[in-house]
Amino acid sequence: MDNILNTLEKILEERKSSSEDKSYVSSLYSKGVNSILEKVSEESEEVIQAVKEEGRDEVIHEVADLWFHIMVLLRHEDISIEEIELELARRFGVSGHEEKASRKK
Ligand SMILES: N=c1c2ncn([C@@H]3O[C@H](COP(=O)(O)OP(=O)(O)OP(=O)(O)O)[C@@H](O)[C@H]3O)c2ncn1[C@@H]1O[C@H](COP(=O)(O)O)[C@@H](O)[C@H]1O
Repeated sequence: MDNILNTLEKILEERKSSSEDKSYVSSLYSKGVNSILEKVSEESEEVIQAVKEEGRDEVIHEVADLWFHIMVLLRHEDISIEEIELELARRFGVSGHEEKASRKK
């Protein structure tokens, strides 16, 4: 079964070709990459503020907003979640035991 991020990724891809007037994602795509980047920046600020001044629930809420807008940005740029996962996996490989083992050689 797909996880929630993969399901959301599919919906975000579908929104590229949908003409749903009420779709927030479609309207964001049509405004262009600068508007998406503005939302990412805004949501990042809200995460920082939530950690510094608000409670745990608010942090969860704001991080969900940030992840969502990052997902919209990735779809806009035709970058898949899988590509990010592969990059993280690659780092996990080099920064974990393998790196320590290679240093010993
Ligand atoms: N996960 C989300 C999601 N998270 C946040 N948002 C929207 O992101 C917008 C901006 O969030 P803000 O924190 O700025 O909140 P705000 O102050 O109320 O909004 P603004 O006045 O700043 O626009 C809000 O309108 C939220 O509704 C989302 N909109 C959609 N989704 C998912 O995307 C799918 C497609 O959405 P539509 O394209 O709208 O059908 C949906 O099925 C959902 O699963």
